[in-house]
Parts: sequence; C-alpha cells; structure tokens
Amino acid sequence: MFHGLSRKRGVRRCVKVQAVPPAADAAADSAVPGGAGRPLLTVERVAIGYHQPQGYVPAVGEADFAVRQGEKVILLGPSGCGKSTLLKAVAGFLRPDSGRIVFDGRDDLEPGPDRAVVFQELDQLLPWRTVVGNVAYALRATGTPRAAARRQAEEQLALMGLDHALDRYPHQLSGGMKQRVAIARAFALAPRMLLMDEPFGALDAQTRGRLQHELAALARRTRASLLFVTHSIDEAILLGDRVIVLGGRPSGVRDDVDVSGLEQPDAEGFAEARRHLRGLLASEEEGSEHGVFD
Ligand SMILES: Nc1ncnc2c1ncn2[C@@H]1O[C@H](COP(=O)(O)OP(=O)(O)OP(=O)(O)O)[C@@H](O)[C@H]1O
Repeated sequence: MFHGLSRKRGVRRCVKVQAVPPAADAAADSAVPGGAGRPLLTVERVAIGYHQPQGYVPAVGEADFAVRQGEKVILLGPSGCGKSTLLKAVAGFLRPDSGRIVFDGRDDLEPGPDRAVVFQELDQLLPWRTVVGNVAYALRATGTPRAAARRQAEEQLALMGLDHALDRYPHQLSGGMKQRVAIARAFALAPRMLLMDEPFGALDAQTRGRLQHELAALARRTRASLLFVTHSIDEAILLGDRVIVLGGRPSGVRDDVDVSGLEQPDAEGFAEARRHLRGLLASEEEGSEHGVFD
C-alpha cells in the first residue's frame, strides 16, 4: 500500500479497492473521477487461464477492482502477469473461468462498441480503406448513416490532427499517425469505456510523449472512462487517476494507487508515486520466477 500524506498537501493517497458489490446500475454511475457513484465496471474475484495441449495455464488468479464512470484506470505489472488477459476479458474476447465481470449492469459480455479497443499493433487498421474510411466504416457498422458517419469521422480525425491525411491509406502513414487513427476510430464510437493495450508501446519516445498528451486531453474533454495497460510507470502516472498494480503468478491485485492530478512529471507527488510504483514492481520481480520484464 502507498501511504502518502493528505491530498491537501498535494501528495497522493493510496486507496485499496475492496471486492465490489454486484451489478452496477447504469442510471447511477454519474460519478466524476475519484468521486462517489456506482462503478461502470466491476471485476469480481476473476480468474482466467488458457487451455494448452500440456494442460491448463492460469494467467489471472483472482483480480478484484472497479472503475467508475469517467475514471482513468491503469493496469501495471510485470510482463506475463495477465494485464492483456484482463483487458480482453473486459472487451468480451475471453470469459472468466471463475468470478465475474460486470459492465454497465451486464455480466454476459460480448465484444461491442460500448468498449472500444485500441491495441499496440500498428496494423489494426483496414489496409484497403483510407484514414477517413477506416473511421467511417466503424461508425457504419454500428448503424450510423453513411453521410453522418463520414462527417463524424472527419470531425474526430480533425481532433487528432489528421485532417490533412483523410484520404491516405494506412501504408502511407507513420506509426504515430496509425495509432492516432486507431484512437480516433475508438473515440468516434463514443464508447462507455475505452480499452487500450499498450497503444504507444511500438512508438518512439517523442511520438509516445505527444500521443500521451493528446490522449489525456481528449479523455478530459470527453470524460471517457479508460482502462489502459502499460509497462511504463511514468505513462501510468501521467495518464491515470488510479494505477492498479498486478503481480504474482497467477496474478492478483497488489495495490491500487491514487495518482489523480499528476499530469506533469514536475507535479508535486509525481516522484513519490514513481518511487512507490518502482518499489512495488521491484518486489514483484524478486518474487517472480520469470522476472518482471521477461
Ligand atoms: N493465447 C494464449 N494462449 C496461451 N497462453 C497465453 C495466451 N495469451 C497469454 N497467455 C499466457 O497468459 C499469461 C498472461 O499473459 P498476458 O499477455 O495477459 O500478460 P501481460 O501482463 O499482458 O504481458 P505483457 O506485459 O508481456 O504483454 C502469460 O503467461 C502468457 O504466456
């Protein structure tokens, strides 16, 4: 646990989230980040593994956490601790072996536009569609009429600074531009929650920094709820309201750290949060057969 000083003195306070009560009520989740209100997402005693030819391989042992409407929550932890597995389960691509995931009052999750996903891979766009075509296509698939889809796609792409590249194809874009399109496509769907799995992991440091900034601004403007996987402690602190640290094999929640308001590296409390998270990850490395960054 991270026991900082009080918020008034500008230093973070750790909040350990307990197992959450079942079934969020969609009508009640009007909370602001860190404020009161029912969760939009609850992950309740979730265990997930993979069936391999050599047997069952557990990935997530027992994970418990909740995310409120408008909150930005980061999953941080050693390589292989199950961050992507959890994200995929929230997206509806995997089902928990035990426990349950409740999103917007439902626990029978299928993939859907209410949980738009952005992955690390730079090839997640349709190569035969233009930039604007990629975003418009996603909107059309959710029932938006053609003209409105085109208009909304253009607006969203303009917000990501891509109005000059609407008619380019993915192979004509840099890695950073491709991720901008993927983010624009996700935001265009106006999802209740944005799920991001190391979206900037394949980018150079400068582009990564710029995109972190743009994402933070967009998330603030839209009050989007975010569940974001990263290996980077600084990225976690810059983008998150809370950082959930996963560890162990199979993994569980080791800590749940309040990092709200630390949007600049020179913010008071940033260095302390970084030290705390580094310490947690280092102790996970000691306890791990595979090492933290295997
Ligand atoms: N499709 C799969 N089939 C079998 N095992 C898998 C599969 N996907 C993941 N695993 C295993 O499940 C565990 C958790 O993997 P996962 O990718 O969720 O971890 P992670 O924390 O996201 O890792 P990283 O930070 O390296 O991306 C690992 O041991 C991994 O090898």
